[in-house]
Amino acid sequence: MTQDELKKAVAAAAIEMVKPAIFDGEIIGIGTGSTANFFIDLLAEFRDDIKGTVASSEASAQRLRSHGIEVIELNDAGTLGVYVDGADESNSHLELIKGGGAALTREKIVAAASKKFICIADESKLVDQLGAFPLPVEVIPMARSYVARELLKMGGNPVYREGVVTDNGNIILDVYDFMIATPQKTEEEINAIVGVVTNGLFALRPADVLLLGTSNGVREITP
Ligand SMILES: O=C(CO)[C@H](O)[C@H](O)COP(=O)(O)O
Repeated sequence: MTQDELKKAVAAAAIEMVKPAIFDGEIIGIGTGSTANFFIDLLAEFRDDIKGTVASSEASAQRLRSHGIEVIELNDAGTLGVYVDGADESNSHLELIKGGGAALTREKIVAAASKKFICIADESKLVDQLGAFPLPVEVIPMARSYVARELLKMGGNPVYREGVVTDNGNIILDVYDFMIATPQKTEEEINAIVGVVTNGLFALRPADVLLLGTSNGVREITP
């Protein structure tokens, strides 16, 4: 199977998992990226049944609306029933690296506001240790050089993601050469640097279930 076929298979499995929430009238949180896009496209079948969605990026909001699916503001939504999103890496505890699409801050907010976080990914994303994928850090623009120096002191190699401005008007530093042995501690330490909005580690609020697309079918992994 191709990587796209694996992504589509996990998106279909996630649809089955969120159906009860849809028919219970819960608001559904929607992630960002190519795997989330497959999920959005399949969700279109339920456009008349869904009470509302909250999107983690402008791109996902646009795609949802293009299918006629209602998008509402998180501030008007209360607690969400379920959040479905992809990841750049996951370990077996379902601690994640996210933010390859620069949407990490809104993704983290929507995940935090959701009762259940279903992560959907192809098998290439499951790793023993997080960090081969460069860790995205969203930074207030004027703090870019200061935050980069602090990340260097922590042992990483931060690289400015040229030409990218987040939906919140900030920039991204991608931290290379940074294998992460203690994800919760690292998440807290980076977030404590003044000027950092948030980093792409989802360890303090990991996923609740990982639907992993493999050539032998979709595996459901819980921590
Ligand atoms: O965190 C993300 C966007 O900020 C995505 O979930 C992550 O980059 C995975 O993307 P894809 O499904 O395209 O592999």
